[in-house]
Amino acid sequence: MTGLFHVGISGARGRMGRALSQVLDARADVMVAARFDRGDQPDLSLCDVVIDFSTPEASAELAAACADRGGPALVIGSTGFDADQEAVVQAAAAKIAIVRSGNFSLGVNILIGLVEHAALRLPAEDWDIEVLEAHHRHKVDAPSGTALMLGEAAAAGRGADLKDLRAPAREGLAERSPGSIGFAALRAGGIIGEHTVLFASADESLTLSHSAIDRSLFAKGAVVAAAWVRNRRPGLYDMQDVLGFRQA
Ligand SMILES: NC(=O)C1=CN([C@@H]2O[C@H](COP(=O)(O)OP(=O)(O)OC[C@H]3O[C@@H](n4cnc5c(N)ncnc54)[C@H](OP(=O)(O)O)[C@@H]3O)[C@@H](O)[C@H]2O)C=CC1
Ligand SMILES: O=C(O)C1=N[C@H](C(=O)O)C[C@H](O)C1
Repeated sequence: MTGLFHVGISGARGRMGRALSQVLDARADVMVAARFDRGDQPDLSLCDVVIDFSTPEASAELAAACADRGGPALVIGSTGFDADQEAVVQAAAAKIAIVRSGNFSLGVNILIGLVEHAALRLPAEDWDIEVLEAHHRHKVDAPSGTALMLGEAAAAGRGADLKDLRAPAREGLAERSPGSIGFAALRAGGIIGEHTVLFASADESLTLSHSAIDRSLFAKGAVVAAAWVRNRRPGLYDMQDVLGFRQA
């Protein structure tokens, strides 16, 4: 679908909200209809889509509010959801269209497919899998949303759910549990987002990595998702759907 559409920005004063404003202001086909932050009462009726990079708590509240009034559609980029917040978003998606992704970059969404393929091909009895990520000093959730998506892809390649393979955070004396998927998170300086999936056997290792160079990358991907999701049928979609990587 083409033509002008109206976007609301949730988390507008944050790092991603500001990056998103810059990307949207440069586009002739999108009008920013609302910008809101903690404590604001947004007029959702002005928006065709709201793009939200805030907190999981705020995103769940927003999803419920949009669902109650039957719109607008949502693009959710916040990460670090707990099970209750996940359930609220799932329930909202029965009434409105929502794209939710821990990473809107094309490269990461291709990496997800590569990781699943490698995990399928590399026998679990020989090959360990570890997910490493590094982010800026202000990031509060760990592992990152992207690291979890990569872990899910690795688990899917092994025909399992991540919850059954995820190793607990390591500390103290304990050998690696066979077949588990481990996570390591670094927080330092202004790092935008680094993700590596390490596959290692006793004889060799394979690393698949992605580096984000500019935060606007995520904003641009979220706008692609916004253009895709407006006027979609209710449902919970992700970037694999937006990019056409998942066939119905
Ligand atoms: N999916 C992706 O591709 C990406 C996801 N992210 C995720 O996006 C989220 C935001 O990241 P970032 O911009 O760096 O974080 P920031 O902390 O810089 O920004 C978050 C913003 O959300 C605001 N906020 C808090 N509560 C509400 C509310 N109820 N309604 C509206 N806004 C609210 C905050 O306001 P206040 O400061 O007043 O609390 C702040 O302005 C994080 O979860 C991060 O992991 C980040 C980059 C890419
Ligand atoms: O908080 C961030 O900055 C980022 N968060 C996302 C995540 O949790 O994976 C995406 C990106 O890596 C930047």
